[in-house]
Amino acid sequence: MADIIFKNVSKAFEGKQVLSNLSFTIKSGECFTILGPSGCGKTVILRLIAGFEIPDSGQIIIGDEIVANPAKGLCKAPEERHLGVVFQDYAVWPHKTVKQNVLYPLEMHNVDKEKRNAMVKNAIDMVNLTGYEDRLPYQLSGGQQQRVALARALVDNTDILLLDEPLTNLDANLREEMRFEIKEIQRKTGSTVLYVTHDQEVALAISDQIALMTPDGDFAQIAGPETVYEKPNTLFGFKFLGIANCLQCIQKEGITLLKKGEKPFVPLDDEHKDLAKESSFIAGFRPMDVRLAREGEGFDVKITRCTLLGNIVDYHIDIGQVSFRVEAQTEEAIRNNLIFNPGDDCKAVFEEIHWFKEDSSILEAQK
Ligand SMILES: Nc1ncnc2c1ncn2[C@@H]1O[C@H](COP(=O)(O)OP(=O)(O)OP(=O)(O)O)[C@@H](O)[C@H]1O
Repeated sequence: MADIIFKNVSKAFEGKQVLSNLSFTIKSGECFTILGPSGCGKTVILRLIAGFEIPDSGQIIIGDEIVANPAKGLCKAPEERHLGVVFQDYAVWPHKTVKQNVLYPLEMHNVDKEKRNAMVKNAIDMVNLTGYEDRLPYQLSGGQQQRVALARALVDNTDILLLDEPLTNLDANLREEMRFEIKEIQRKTGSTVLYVTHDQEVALAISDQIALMTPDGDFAQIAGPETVYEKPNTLFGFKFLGIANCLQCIQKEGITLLKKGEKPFVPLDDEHKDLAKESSFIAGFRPMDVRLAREGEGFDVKITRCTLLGNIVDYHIDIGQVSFRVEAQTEEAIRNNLIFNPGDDCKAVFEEIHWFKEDSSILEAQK
């Protein structure tokens, strides 16, 4: 078992800096996900760990071995790092059967012929493909082909699996199923998993730790999934992790107002009172964090659109001159006589607000 340590690593391509002095540690046995927008450098990190790229500076350590240290001219070849790697396009050999595909790394590494059969059987069993050994890839579904790629990555008894968007080419149902399977394989093998994705749902479902990357190749936050979702430390992170309402606010004479129209809004909490000094700041909330009522406490709002989406009702709502979205549970809303129609006036109670400083560069990058 082995920690992976990325220490002050920098990497540029053709003069364009992709990673600058980046550091993080993946603990042995955990599923560590690098989550971020397209082009932020996720795959470059994975390729550096795998040994397909050489860092410009810094060190990469796997277990107790330094595998890359350009200052000393050291860079171990991928096959010396004993890692299993699965890429997005799963790339199983089309002319080889399941068994032959999984056997391939053992042949490459000259593993003892007597041990090979048992290792292949074990890996195929691990990904639930027993009985499919003699099929060719075209006789398998996308999810099954992806499992062949996983078995091939696992067969050499590797402790570490590097997975780069392995579910992207699968349909929504298969993606969901494979998430559980990857988690299950990790539990069974005790492997350390580095998972690279731009899909926040997959990241939240499978990770022990999520490293959320900004578009410019830095980390916004490294924490457990609950923390990254519930306590985002940047506006970028809040927006990246799900549907996000973001209302611009100002503070005037001790009162928090919506910037557009200057209507009073939920007061800034004590923890964020420093934001009052900013010329404007952001109130962020999820559609589920607003409760609608016919009367009583809350702000006066108007329903502008109502869409029934099965178990959820999706509302578009105006508060003064600005709009936001609310999601209500359909059954609960019907039970409590709280289904509204476009044009209805009602009350909105904001149950959880995340306050953020405005960050124009990040807002710009999100457009
Ligand atoms: N071999 C290369 N030569 C030149 N530029 C590269 C090379 N590899 C990566 N880059 C650049 O590095 C940046 C980060 O690429 P990377 O593939 O890591 O992004 P990513 O976060 O994995 O994106 P995606 O989610 O779209 O796969 C991009 O601007 C990319 O064009």
